[in-house]
Amino acid sequence: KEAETQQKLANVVVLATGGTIAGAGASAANSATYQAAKVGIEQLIAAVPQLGQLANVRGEQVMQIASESITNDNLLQLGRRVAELADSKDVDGIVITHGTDTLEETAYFLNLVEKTDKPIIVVGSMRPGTAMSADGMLNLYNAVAVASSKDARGKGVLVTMNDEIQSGRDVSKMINIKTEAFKSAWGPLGMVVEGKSYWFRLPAKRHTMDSEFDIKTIESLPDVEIAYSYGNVSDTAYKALAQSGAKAIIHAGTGNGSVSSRVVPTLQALRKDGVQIIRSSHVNAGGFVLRNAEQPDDKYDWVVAHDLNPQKARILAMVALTKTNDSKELQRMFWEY
Ligand SMILES: NC(=O)CC[C@H](N)C(=O)O
Repeated sequence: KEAETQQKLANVVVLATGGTIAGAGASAANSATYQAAKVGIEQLIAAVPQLGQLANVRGEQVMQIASESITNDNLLQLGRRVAELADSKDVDGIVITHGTDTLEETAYFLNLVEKTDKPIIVVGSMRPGTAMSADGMLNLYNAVAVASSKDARGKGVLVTMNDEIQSGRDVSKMINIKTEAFKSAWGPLGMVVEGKSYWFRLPAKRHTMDSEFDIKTIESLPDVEIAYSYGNVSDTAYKALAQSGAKAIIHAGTGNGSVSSRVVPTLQALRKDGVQIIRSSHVNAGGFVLRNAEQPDDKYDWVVAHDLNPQKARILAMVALTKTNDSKELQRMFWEY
C-alpha cells in the first residue's frame, strides 16, 4: 500500500541554500534577532512530516548562506543544479529554500535561464523556525504542494510566501519585518490553501521554455552594478563603478527613472565609452519607466528597465549581456522579459 502511494506521488527535490528559513535564534521571542543559514536540509524536511503526504521529497544542501552574500557564481551553480534535476526523468518539481533578501533576484534569474516546464518554486521565511509563529514550515509545505502539482507547470519560476503564489519575475520583498513581505505590483498569480493551489492569472512575459536564454550556454555573468539616486546625488558612484569594469550600470532612479541634471553628462560620457546605461526606478510599490519620457533615451542610446526594479534589472542585464551588447537588442529584452 505504501509503495503504491509513493508511486502516485510526485517526486520533489528541495535544494537548500540557507536564509532565515534555515535560521535559529536564542529564544522563541527572537523573531528578528537570530542567525540565518544554521539548520540543514534534512532537519528542515523532518520538521514538516506532512510533506510526505504531498510528494516523495528529498533534499540537497547546495550552499548554506544568508542570501545577501549570494554571488554570481552561486547563482550559476544553483542554476546548473536546477537544470540537471529538471532534465532528470524522476524529478517532477524543484523547490529552492532561500534567504529572502535576494530571493526575488534568484527567482527571476532562474525564470530567465531554466529550460523546463516543470515547477520551480523558490521559498523562504521571515521568521526563523525557532520563533513563535514561525512561517517557514507552512511556506515550505506550500512550496512542495505547488511543486508537485501538474497545474503549476509552464508558469515560470514561482514564489510561495504567506499563502500566495507569486511570479518569480514580478515579486519583490517590500517589507522586512512582516510575514506579508512579498508583493508584486501586478498581484499574485494564485493562492495555496491546505496544500491545494488556486490560480487566477498567468505571467505575460517570456520565461523558461519560451526564453532565449539557457543556463547550459552561460559560462559566466558580466559585471553589472547599481547606482542609487536621490536629491543632491553626485556622479562619484557611477564613475567608480564604470572604472571598476561594470559593463552596464543600472540607474536606480527616482520616480520614472529620472536622472539628476548633475549626473546626466557623466552618464552620456559613460555610454560613449561603451557602458550600457539602464534606467530603473527605486520607488517602493513598483516603478514603471517609460522610454523617452523623463530623458531622451533614443538620443543618448540608453535603455529603460520597464517595470523591473533595480535589482531585477541587474539580473536581466547580466543574462542579456551574455548574448548581445547592442542597446536596441537589450531594450527589446527589457520589454519582453
Ligand atoms: N528573512 C530572511 O531570509 C533574511 C535573512 C538573510 N538576510 C537572508 O536573506 O538570507
